[in-house]
Amino acid sequence: MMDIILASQSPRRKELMAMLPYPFLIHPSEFDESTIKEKDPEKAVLKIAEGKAADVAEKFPESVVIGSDTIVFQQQILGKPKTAEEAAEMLRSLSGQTHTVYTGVVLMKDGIATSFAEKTSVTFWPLSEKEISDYAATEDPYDKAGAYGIQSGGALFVKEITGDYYAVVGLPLARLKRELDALLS
Ligand SMILES: Cc1cn([C@H]2C[C@H](O)[C@@H](COP(=O)(O)OP(=O)(O)OP(=O)(O)O)O2)c(=O)[nH]c1=O
Repeated sequence: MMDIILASQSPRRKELMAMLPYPFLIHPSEFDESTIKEKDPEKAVLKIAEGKAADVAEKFPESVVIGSDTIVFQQQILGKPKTAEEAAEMLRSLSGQTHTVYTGVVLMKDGIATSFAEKTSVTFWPLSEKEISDYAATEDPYDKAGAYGIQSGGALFVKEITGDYYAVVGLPLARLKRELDALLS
């Protein structure tokens, strides 16, 4: 069988990927996300996922390469916060509201890209200023789009979710399995 390569440095994507019935290797991409200026969230995650996958596929043309990207959209694209102020500002904008998490996945095989994006709606309870500043003072928000981890501290903010939980964490697992099944059959 062809090697499957996950083009990601994310420990969470590695953990999720391990739930699929396929052995895989990891080669993080060196793609620079800031080169993508796209404002439409769905197009943005797909372009970035493709950039990540294509970068690694160039080095491993005989493999199936998986690139992925997750962003949070609440009136505007929320990426990863750099400071406690930025994290708190993002969390304030999500408080008591429903936002959309977009995860794009691109599978590259023999130079051909198979792409899909999953949209998940997440509703937060209203957050107190203390909840926000306490959470912004932890390490949790800083490597995560939208400044929260639904699988960690952010679990305490979520009132409702519609869509694939695993897409919010970083990989739409059930859909990815189906796409891989089709590509490898
Ligand atoms: C909203 C949300 C995001 N995230 C994470 C998923 C992604 O890892 C991260 C968004 O950044 P990404 O740029 O999608 O990914 P990454 O830089 O972590 O890894 P790589 O590009 O090498 O694959 O935010 C959570 O872990 N939990 C959440 O609830």
